[in-house]
Amino acid sequence: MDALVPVQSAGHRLPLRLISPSLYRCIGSVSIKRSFSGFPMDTRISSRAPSQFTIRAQQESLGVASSSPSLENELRIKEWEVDMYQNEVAVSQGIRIRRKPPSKAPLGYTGPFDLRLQGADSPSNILEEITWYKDQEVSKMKELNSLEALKKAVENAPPTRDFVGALRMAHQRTGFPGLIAEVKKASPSRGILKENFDPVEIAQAYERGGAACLSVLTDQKYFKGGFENLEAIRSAGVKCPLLCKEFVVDPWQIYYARTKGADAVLLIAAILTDLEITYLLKLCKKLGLATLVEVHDEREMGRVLGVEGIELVGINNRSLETFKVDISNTKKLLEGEHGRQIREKDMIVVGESGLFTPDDIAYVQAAGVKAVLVGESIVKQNDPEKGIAGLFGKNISHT
Ligand SMILES: O=C(O)c1ccccc1NCC(=O)[C@H](O)[C@H](O)COP(=O)(O)O
Repeated sequence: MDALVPVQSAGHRLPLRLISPSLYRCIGSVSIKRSFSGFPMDTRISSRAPSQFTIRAQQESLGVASSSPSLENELRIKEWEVDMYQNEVAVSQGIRIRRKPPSKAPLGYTGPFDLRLQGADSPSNILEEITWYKDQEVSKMKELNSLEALKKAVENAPPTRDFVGALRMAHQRTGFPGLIAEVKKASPSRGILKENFDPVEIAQAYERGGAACLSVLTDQKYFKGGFENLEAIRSAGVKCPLLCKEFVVDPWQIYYARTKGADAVLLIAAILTDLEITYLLKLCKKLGLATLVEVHDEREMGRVLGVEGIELVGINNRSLETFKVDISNTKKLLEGEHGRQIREKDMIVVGESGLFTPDDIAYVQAAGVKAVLVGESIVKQNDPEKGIAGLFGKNISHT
């Protein structure tokens, strides 16, 4: 019989981990039962034959043992092992982005990971760099905004708006793909896109121009965005549903986005395992948020088609590893079996990045998209409202 022992006591926390049941078995003594929050209040250690670690954790939870350096080290080892196993799951799913910089095994670790190569300890591309930074940033933000406080705020938050419905309606109304217009000041590939950047003014212009929804960059370091932009646009009375364009690596971010006025969030398949996507989708549904699950290649498309409940799939034409933009990526990923499954499931496909002209829009529409996500080509215009008409070759506003 498994012994279940809470591990979150005396300040010790196993960070949130989303790992598969087979991984639980494989790791031997760690199993993680997620509460509604997705956080480790319910994290439990189970052990067939309780180890020193579980015994101490049990003692500690009962208040019969104070935290000792060796207990702390054992926890560190467990945490490190979970990271290592999580990496292995990601690699087995073809995910090349490592979620954290490789780290040496804690002192005293003896086990199968000892001999494995961990790779370079500097990020191998921009997406990996952003992901590593995000992990640290989120840890700090969590200290300022507890999950408990966020949950309370979510209870009192106004209802979300129907992101997917708005895209379907725009598609029916205009005959063009529904537009998700991006409020973005800068990007790693293009640098500053707009010097005098007023997010609310841009959002209002997009809405007048006929955008169905807006995408708001909330990443500060790499895109010069912020959650304050999301909040400001929402408070200014813009009616278009809002996508929180973030690099989500932790469920805490979903709660945070919800409290800041998001109606939808982005999940990037290149950095999340299948189980993480499944879990985050469920969490979003619970909080009334839509999800845009983004893929870049055939493998990622195959993975997300295996996940239940996805309504919106984004195909990014920009390689987030090399920055190369090629809109034929959308066409390629919608051909053959994947395209057939998408039509069968009635999913909305969003063509993302590198769309500048009416020909580009016609090209991705012919490939099968019912929505497009556009940033650079419209945000750079002096008048983003006119920019939308230029992009479609026609005025698509409601009037
Ligand atoms: O745009 C980048 O440089 C970038 C780098 C690393 C990760 C993500 C990145 N961009 C996010 C996007 O995918 C775009 O903002 C979005 O699809 C709009 O693209 P565009 O119309 O080309 O501005």
